[in-house]
Amino acid sequence: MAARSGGWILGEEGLKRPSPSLHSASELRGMLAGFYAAMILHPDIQRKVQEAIDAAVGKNRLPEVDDLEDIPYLHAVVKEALRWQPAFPLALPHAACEDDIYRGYAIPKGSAVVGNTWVFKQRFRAILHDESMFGPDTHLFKPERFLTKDRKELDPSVPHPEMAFGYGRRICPGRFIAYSTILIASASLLHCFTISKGRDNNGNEVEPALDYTTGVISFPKPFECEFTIRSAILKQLVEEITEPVQ
Ligand code: HEM
Repeated sequence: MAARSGGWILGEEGLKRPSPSLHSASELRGMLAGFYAAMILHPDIQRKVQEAIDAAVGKNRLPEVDDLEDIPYLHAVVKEALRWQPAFPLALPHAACEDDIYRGYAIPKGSAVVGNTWVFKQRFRAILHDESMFGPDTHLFKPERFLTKDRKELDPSVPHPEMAFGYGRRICPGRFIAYSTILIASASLLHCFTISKGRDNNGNEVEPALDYTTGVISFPKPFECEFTIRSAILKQLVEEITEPVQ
């Protein structure tokens, strides 16, 4: 729709601006948990990211921010994590600043307008599930959708899933730092560790339930998983900056 709008929260006293500091830590944590769940469920994709990071960084040091620009597969996986299960499935309600008409529906000035970022219904296909933008099987975790056919570069014709960060002039101003943080955190973890399914008391693998919290912010409920250090050298490097690795 054409109406300009601003980010608001719909409360008992009408529309109010949210407190910006409320959300950034929860969403970063939620996005990373979703990323780990995706890696556990797709060990083949995890292995490909590790190979891509190894090729750029080598096996004898930790990744640095400057290394990450040239790892298209890592960017594709992070973008797919943002698209597949965004932390803010309905963003925040905005308010129409002027009367508008959208697909024949009258939207009077002041109406609350909610962007359907992710919530999937057959008739109301969510924006991050839109196959005309992101290609087929949008319910599946497929990082390749962001890459060119030869899988060597990011495909510029596929949009960045920045709708995960809201809309219009009140879009999240922290989105660049959020994206970079997820990128370096994911790269560091996958370079040093392999993440796999947890085990029950009988030693059997436990499938992550992929049960997400409901509410304005959505992230996976706690699930069992195992982190295995990938080499003795990496163990030593990790222990230089943190606690002993078991
Ligand atoms: C994965 C992490 C994050 C996600 C998914 C996210 C998502 C969002 C969304 C959906 C909005 C509402 C935008 C709208 O009204 O349409 C928002 C607003 C905002 N975000 Fe984030 N955010 C993230 C991280 C951060 C970080 C790290 C910061 C600060 C460093 C930040 C600062 C803000 C601020 C200040 C607003 C309010 C902007 C305004 O109303 O003008 N966010 N964010």
